[in-house]
Order: sequence, then structure tokens, then C-alpha cells
Amino acid sequence: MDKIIKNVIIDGQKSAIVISDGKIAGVGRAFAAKPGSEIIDGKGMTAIPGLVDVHVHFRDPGLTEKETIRTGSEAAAAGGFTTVLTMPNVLPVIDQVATLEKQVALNKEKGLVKVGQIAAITDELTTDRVTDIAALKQAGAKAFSNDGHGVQEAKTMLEAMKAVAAVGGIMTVHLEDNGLADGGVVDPAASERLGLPGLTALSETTQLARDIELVRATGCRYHVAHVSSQQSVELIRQAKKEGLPITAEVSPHHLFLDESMIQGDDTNFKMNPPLRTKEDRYALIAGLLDGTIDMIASDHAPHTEEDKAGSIADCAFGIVGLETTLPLVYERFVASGLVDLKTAVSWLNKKPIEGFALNEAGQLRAGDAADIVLLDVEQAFQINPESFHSKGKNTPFAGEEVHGLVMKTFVDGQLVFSKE
Ligand SMILES: NC(=O)N[C@@H](CC(=O)O)C(=O)O
Ligand SMILES: [Zn+2]
Ligand SMILES: [Zn+2]
Repeated sequence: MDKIIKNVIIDGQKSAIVISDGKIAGVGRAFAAKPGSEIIDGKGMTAIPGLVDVHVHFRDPGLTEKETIRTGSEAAAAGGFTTVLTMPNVLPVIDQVATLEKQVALNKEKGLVKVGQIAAITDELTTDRVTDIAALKQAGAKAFSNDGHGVQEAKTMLEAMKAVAAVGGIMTVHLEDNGLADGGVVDPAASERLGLPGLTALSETTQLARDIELVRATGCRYHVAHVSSQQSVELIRQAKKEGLPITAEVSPHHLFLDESMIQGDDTNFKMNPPLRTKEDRYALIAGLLDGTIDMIASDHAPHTEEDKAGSIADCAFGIVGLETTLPLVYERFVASGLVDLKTAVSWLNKKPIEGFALNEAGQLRAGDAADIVLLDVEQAFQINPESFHSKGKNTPFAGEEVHGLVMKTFVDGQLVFSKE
């Protein structure tokens, strides 16, 4: 049965969207409904393509008290995301073909949205044994990452990049030199004030500088996960100028928060990489605006209340993001007048789709998958962790007043989330 979504605003114009067989048959001013079509009145709502998040953690299997594929993908749908890529730091780690095959099947069975799987670069994420990249790619790995851990040995990274390049894959990299990180938990600028050990940005930038040399040597398609510092933005800018195949993502928290905003020992402000200085934050925003940083990714990292209890010194790193990213980006960038909605959406749809070759995700064009989000951009609301679909309630944005309320989310033309 066809569906028509009528009376929605797209790029400032009142429009209609026709959905047939899960695909977008047309987007335009008006369509006559075929007899028997389901008509959805989108009056007062803005339509955008379903968002794509290339960096989330669903904790399933092994850590399902934090999140499951089901709750994580419900959070995605409620947050306007219709395609996500999940990191391999579950238990067991996704580092073997058999484990990956099982995971791909589980993601499909349990996922309410399109859940693509990222496989590990090395066995167990921490060894120097590179995984069977070619076989994992063949079995459906969307990318390769040791997220949560940096790859310590240059030799390991070189070998992995050669393997990824050979099969036309993509690597999405958590940069962290363990020696320099030295057990730190906050940016050194906040260390004395908070009485907590510092985690220097050199831990990120030195590995990035190393990896850029390895990209130059191998031609590997390389993506920087959660870039946090001004120096990293500069390194990426130079590498791109040279034409190296590098892209980068930034998280909403690194765009909208910095270390000066950490008021006391609040564990909702603990994430890896840590919030850096205001200068770093401004450099990230400038980098996003000039295209040095390609996209926004949430790094949705749910934890139990227990895992986030106590002090920043010893609780788990990470905050949730799937249900806060769109309203925060809408509020801070679009409602504030910094960029138009189309530009903001490109950071959360077009750029990740292009960067990760996610052709199954729709961009709201005729012929694309009918991955669609309807927003109410007029109604102000407060971010309330108690209303999250995610099991994780760990966010520093609770109580924040925002716009950009997700009303309905469609994946392949099927309604997967409806407000009320
Ligand atoms: N970002 C975090 O602080 N934590 C992530 C790991 C990661 O993204 O590095 C997690 O898995 O909890
Ligand atoms: Zn990471
Ligand atoms: Zn992560």
C-alpha cells in the first residue's frame, strides 16, 4: 500500500511525500493520492531525512544491563536516527567472522532501525594481532574500529591499514596513546580545579599525526572518531588539503560543552576524549563550519546508574546521545541562526552516508529508502532523561531547553516511532 505524507514543510516549502514499497516515489508540492493509499497529515511538521549516526554503543551482547539492540534502536528512532553503526566493544568483542555473522543477524532481528556493525581492528581491541579484515569485510563489517582503545603500535596500525585499503574498507579510529593518557580523566586545564588527573590532548594528536603518515603510505580510507582538540582539527585540515582520504566526526558534547562548564565532580561530564578547553571547542565548531570536520556523531555510550556513580576519578567514561543530538544541534545551530536546517541535516545524513558508503540509508530523494523524520520545530521542550527510550540516563544536558521535537520516524516507509 502506498503512503502519502501531506502538508509537511521541506526546505521551507509545503510539500508531500509519496511512499511506495518502502521507497520514496516522489517529493513535491502536491500529489493526488492513489485509491487505497494511507494518508498521513503532516500539518505543522517539518520533514527531514532519517539521520545517520556512525558511532553508537549498544552493549549487546554482554553488557545488556546498559543497553540492548532493542532499547538502543528505540532510542535511535525516538531521536530521529534511522541508521546507526555500532561499535564492536561488546562481549565477546566483534573480532571473528563467526561472531560478526551472529551479530549482523541479531542487529537485523532486534533492530528497530538499520543497525550496521563495525568490526575490531585487532583481536580483543587491545592486542597487536590484526583481525582477518578481508573476511570480516566480506561478512558485512561496515567499518573497522578499536573504539574505546587506541592502537598503540604503529606497526600494527600499518598492517591493519594495508589490509583495510586492500579491500576498500574504512577505518574509524579512537586515538589514544596510553602512555600519554596516563590514566587521566579530564582535560589538564581542569585538572587542578577539580583535583582530578589530566588526560592531555597530545594523547590524541600524536597518534593522529602518526596515522596521517600511515594513511599517506597506504591510501587507507581513514575516519577520525570523536575529534576533541584544536591541534587535531589543524592536522585534519592539512591532511585534507593534501588530498588524503580522511574524514572526521565531532560529538555534540565536544561542540557544546567544554571543561570550564564542569561544575564539581559530576560524572555526567566524564567521557573519552574528555571535554577540552573553550579554544578547542571553538576550533571544532569552526572546523565543522568550514568542512574540515565532515559530520556529527553522538558516541552514544549508555551506562547503568551504578557505573556512573561516585567520582569522575573512577566511574565509567561516556554519555548517551541518541535522544539529545538532534534537538541540541537544532537549538544551538539552526534556531540560533548559525546555519540552515539543510546544512545541519547534511552533518547527520548526507555526509555520514557518503563517508561510510551507507547506500541503504535514504536522503529524502525519489528512489531512496523512505527513511523519514517528522519534526515539530515550534514547540519548546526540556531534555528529560526519564523520558529516554535508552536504558542509559547519563547525560549532562538534562533540563536543557531545546526545539526540534521528533514526532514520527519512518524506516523503509514503516512507522517505527510516534510521539504519543
Ligand atoms: N566515549 C566514551 O567515553 N566511552 C565509550 C568508548 C569510546 O567511545 O571511546 C564507551 O564504550 O563507553
Ligand atoms: Zn572512543
Ligand atoms: Zn565510542
